[in-house]
Amino acid sequence: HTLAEVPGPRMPSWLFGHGLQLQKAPVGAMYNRWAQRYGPTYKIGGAFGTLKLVLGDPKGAAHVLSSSNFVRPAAGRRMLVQFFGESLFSTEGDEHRRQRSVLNSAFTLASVRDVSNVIFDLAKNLAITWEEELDKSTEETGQIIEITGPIHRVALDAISMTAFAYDVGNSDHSIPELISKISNVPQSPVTLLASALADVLPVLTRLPSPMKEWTTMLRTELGRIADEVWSQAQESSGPMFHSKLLDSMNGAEEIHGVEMSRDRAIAQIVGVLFAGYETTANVIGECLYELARCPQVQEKLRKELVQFISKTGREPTFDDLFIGTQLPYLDAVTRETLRTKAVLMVIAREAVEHDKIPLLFPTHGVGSPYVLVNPGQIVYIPVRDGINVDKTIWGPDAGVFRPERWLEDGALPDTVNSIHAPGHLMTFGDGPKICLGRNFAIAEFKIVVSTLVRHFTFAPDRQLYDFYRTGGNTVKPKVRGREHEGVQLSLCISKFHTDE
Ligand code: HEM
Repeated sequence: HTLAEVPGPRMPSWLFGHGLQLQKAPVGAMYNRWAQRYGPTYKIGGAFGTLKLVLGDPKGAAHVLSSSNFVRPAAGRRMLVQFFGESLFSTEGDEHRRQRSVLNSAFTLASVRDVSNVIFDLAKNLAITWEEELDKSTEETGQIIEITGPIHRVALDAISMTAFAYDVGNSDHSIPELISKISNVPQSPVTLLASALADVLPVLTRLPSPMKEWTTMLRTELGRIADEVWSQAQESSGPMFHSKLLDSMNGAEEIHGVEMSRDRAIAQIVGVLFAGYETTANVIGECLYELARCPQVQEKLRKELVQFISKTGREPTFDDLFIGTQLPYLDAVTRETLRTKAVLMVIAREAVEHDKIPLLFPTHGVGSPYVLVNPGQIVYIPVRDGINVDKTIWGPDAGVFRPERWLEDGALPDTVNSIHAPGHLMTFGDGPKICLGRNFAIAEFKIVVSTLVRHFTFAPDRQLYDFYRTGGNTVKPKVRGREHEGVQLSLCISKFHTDE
């Protein structure tokens, strides 16, 4: 019941394993197909003949994510240090716990509620901008608008203004250009080869390459914003100072006993900026795309929102959106989007010591209820094309975007309870490293989606889109046949009038 007895696809290459295929394939083309063939637990090839355990088993995943015997892989941590510097993402054990406690107070539900007015304003401003654009248009059936740029912008403003009390819009950074540079991670053949081998030969990530330039750019540009944020925080102490996160980082040494040097603080800010805007922006973009393709879901959602406003005579507040049961369909659309459009393909871990990972579904072949792993074994927990959409867990329509499954009695099979993560969604991970910003992400998602769906109708444009795992491991859209143009997603948008 060691890895040798676990089934898996044939190795395409000793040198690259499945690394190249995984980087090039669009979403929906690899992990889910492998799972159908080999079951949820199988092995694939890493670089230089190494093996990776893919653990799409919910019990096994809960074991790995809750255990201190599994850490973020050393190669990934080195890359993250290159990205952000030494931050929450690259620490483990007690140091991770201490650093997390410093940042945590800014991301509780109460803290997110306190700053939510900023996100409401940003969503309204985006709606006004699009309305003005549509007023100028001569098209009667709506106008094609590229949505990734504006939504990334809202998300970057939301995290920087709320978490750091910092308005990027009023700084002298060229934000649209920066956003496009960050989204478009280089995909040259050299970069693909280097990334496929980086686990075993990390030095490759330090050699001059388009990827190296990209990471340096990321650190420099986001680092510059972070630097300004931290400098302002040092100057503006006292009652005028509103960022809980910076307050907490400023007091880290006295309150939490965590050393927070300037470099460390800047690394945390860069990390939160990066983790906090791209992820949420992509999931909002994918939701609008799905609503455009499912007009009946879109209409049902809009009807719920419009009826709420006519019944109460007011727009939904944070509590209506986030806590109450006032808008159940919005909640179902949110859960279904987070389930089917998770922006992370996999969560990776590395075993420190020997371990016996228990399984809910015995391995195909020998039928073992557990897998033994050696120290150093890399484990991938597949999220987007794995646990979140596995038919043995969610039923035969697992891959279908159907928000009703969250509302109908008995629509969720009992096996769903075997996913330990909150809400049975692996989208934000689980255990001590579960996403720090999940309350924030869900709030932003609901505020932006509910505002836009109330003001506009969305229809597909005529392009075919594929979604790729690119940069920071997140999933992003490209037009089929025009992949070289980079990340983009256009929808045909028209104004919605309440009397329609
Ligand atoms: C839909 C949006 C988001 C998704 C899907 C997402 C997903 C995740 C996942 C899966 C992890 C765990 C990684 C692991 O276990 O190795 C994580 C960690 C993290 N996320 Fe998010 N995230 C989102 C939004 C955000 C936001 C808005 C913020 C900040 C405001 C944020 C900050 C973080 C941080 C700091 C960590 C590291 C936690 C730690 O190491 O303790 N994320 N995220």
